[in-house]
Amino acid sequence: MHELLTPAEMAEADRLTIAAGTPGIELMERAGRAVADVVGRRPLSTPVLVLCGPGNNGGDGFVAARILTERGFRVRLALAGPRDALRGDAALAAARWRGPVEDAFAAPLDPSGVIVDALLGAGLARDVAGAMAALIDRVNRGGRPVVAVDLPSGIDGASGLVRGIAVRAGETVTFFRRKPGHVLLPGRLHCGAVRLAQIGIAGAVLERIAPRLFLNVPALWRPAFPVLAVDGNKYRRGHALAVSGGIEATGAARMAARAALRIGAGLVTVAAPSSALMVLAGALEAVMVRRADGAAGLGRLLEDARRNAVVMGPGLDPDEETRAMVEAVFAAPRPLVLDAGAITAFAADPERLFRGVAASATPTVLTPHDGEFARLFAGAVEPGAGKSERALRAARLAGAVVVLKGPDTVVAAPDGRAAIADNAPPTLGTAGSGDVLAGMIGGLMAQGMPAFEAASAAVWMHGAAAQRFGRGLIAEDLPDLLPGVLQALETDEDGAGGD
Ligand SMILES: NC(=O)C1=CN([C@@H]2O[C@H](COP(=O)(O)OP(=O)(O)OC[C@H]3O[C@@H](n4cnc5c(N)ncnc54)[C@H](OP(=O)(O)O)[C@@H]3O)[C@@H](O)[C@H]2O)[C@@H](O)CC1
Ligand SMILES: Nc1ncnc2c1ncn2[C@@H]1O[C@H](COP(=O)(O)OP(=O)(O)O)[C@@H](O)[C@H]1O
Ligand SMILES: [K+]
Repeated sequence: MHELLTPAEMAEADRLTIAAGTPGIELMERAGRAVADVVGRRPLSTPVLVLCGPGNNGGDGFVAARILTERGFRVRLALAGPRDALRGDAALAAARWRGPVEDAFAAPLDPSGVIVDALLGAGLARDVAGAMAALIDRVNRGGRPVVAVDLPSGIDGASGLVRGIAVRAGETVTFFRRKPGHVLLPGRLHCGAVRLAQIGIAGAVLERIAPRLFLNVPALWRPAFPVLAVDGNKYRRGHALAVSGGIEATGAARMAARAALRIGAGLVTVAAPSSALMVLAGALEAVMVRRADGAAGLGRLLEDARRNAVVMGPGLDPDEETRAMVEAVFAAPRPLVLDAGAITAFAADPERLFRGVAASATPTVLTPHDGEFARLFAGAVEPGAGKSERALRAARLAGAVVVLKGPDTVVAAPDGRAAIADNAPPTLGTAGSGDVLAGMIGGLMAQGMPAFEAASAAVWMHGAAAQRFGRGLIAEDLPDLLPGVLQALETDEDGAGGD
C-alpha cells in the first residue's frame, strides 16, 4: 500500500481495470459510496452540501449525494457548470440523482453542515481561476468542515502544489493508492486526514504500471535492513568514518558519529584535524579518534579497507580543502554521505562534484536542505517544479541519491525511484538534527545497505525517533532514541512494518 500513484498512473489503473471488465460507472459508484461512508459518520442531523465539478470527480459527488440521501441525510447538491456538459460516467451518475441541482457559483453555503468537495480531482489541468477560484475561496472562508473527494480541489495530485487556490479539507477520501500530492507539502496540509478506500482495483495492475514513487515506510526498505548475525562481530557490522571540522566545529561530526554507532555500525572513527584532536579525544568514548589533516591525512585513513563508509560535511568549511578531501574519498572509493559544508563547497562548480561521483562509481548520498539544494542545483533544476520532481532531476544529474530535506523529505535515486516521508515532526527543526541524519545514513551504508534504502530508512527512523521524544528535542537526544526505534522495528510493536 505504500506505492504513490501520479494522476496519470491512477488513470492507467482505472483504464486497466475497466479493460479487465469492471465498468467505469461501477468504480465511480464504489468511490462515491466510500465518500458517503466517511461523510456519513456524522449525525444524521448534519446538513450536507455536495459541490460537484464538471468531470468524474463531480460524478463521485453525485453518487455520494444519492447514497447519503438514501441513508436519511438532508443533502443539497450544487454543480459548478452546466449539467448538459457532463459526459460519460459523470453524466450517468448525475442521471441517477433525483434531487435538485443548484448552481454552485451562486448557491449559498450552508452555515451549519459539512461540505463535500467534488469539484476537481485528478483531472486538474491548469491553475484555478475565475468563478471556480471564487467558489473555492468562499468554501475556505466559510470555515465549514470539508470532506474532499480524491484531492482537495486545486491541489496538483502529482506535485502537491496549489494551482492558483485550493480547498482546505479536514478529511480527504482517495482511492486505491495515495497520490504524491497527499504527502508532499503544501498538499498534505490541505488534505487533513487522508482516508484510503479500496474500490475494486486489483493490486496486480501495479505490475503493469510499475510506480516509482513511494511513501517512506519500513515496508519499503525493511528487506535491505541489516540483520545481526549470531556469529557476527564488530568488523562485520562495518566501520564508519566521520570527518570533523576544526576546533570550533567538532560537535557536528561527534553527533554524526554517535548516530552511526547507535544505528548499528560496528566501529566508528572520527577523522580529526590536528587542531581538534585533543578536544575530540577528550569528548569521545566508544567512538574512536584518528588524526587526519586534509586530503592526504584522510587518504591515509582510507588505506585501511575496513573503514568502509564516510560521512563528510557537518562542521566542515565550504572551501578547497573540503573539496580535496571529498575527492580523496572518490579516489579510494567508499560509500559516501555528503552534507552541509561538503555540499556547499561545490556550489561554484557542481560539475566537479558530479564528475567525481561518476568517476568513483561509489554510492554517494547528498543530503541538502532547501538552501543547499538551491546552491548546488541552481539553474539545472527549475525551482517551480514539485519537490519529488526536483529531487529526481538532481539525483539523475548528480548520479547520486539526493535526500531533499524538510517536513516532506524526498529521497530520490538516479534510477527514478523516490520515497517521500510524512512522519517527521517539526521538532526536528533544531540545530544539528541534519548532522545526526547524515551519520545515520553513513552508519547504515557501513553495514552494507544500498544507498537509496539506507537513506530512506535513516529518514524514516529520524522522524520516528523525534516522535518518541516530543517537545524539547535537541539533536543530541536523537542518537540515543534509536535503540527504541530499532527494537520497535524488530518487534513491529508500533505497526511500523505494515504500511
Ligand atoms: N481514475 C480512477 O480510477 C477513478 C477516478 N474517479 C474520479 O475521477 C476523478 C478524475 O476525473 P476526471 O479525469 O474527469 O477529472 P476531474 O478531476 O473531474 O477534473 C476534470 C474536469 O475539470 C475541468 N478542469 C480541469 N482543470 C480545471 C481548472 N483549473 N479549473 C476549472 N476546471 C478545470 C476539466 O475541464 P476542461 O479541462 O475539459 O475544461 C474537466 O471537466 C478522480 O479524481 C476521482 O474523483 C472515480 O470515479 C473512480 C475511479
Ligand atoms: N518543520 C519540519 N518538520 C519536519 N522535519 C523538519 C522540519 N524542519 C527541519 N526538519 C528536518 O530536520 C533536519 C534539519 O537538517 P539541517 O537543515 O541540515 O539542519 P542542521 O544543519 O542544523 O543539522 C532535516 O532532517 C529536516 O528534514
Ligand atoms: K475534490
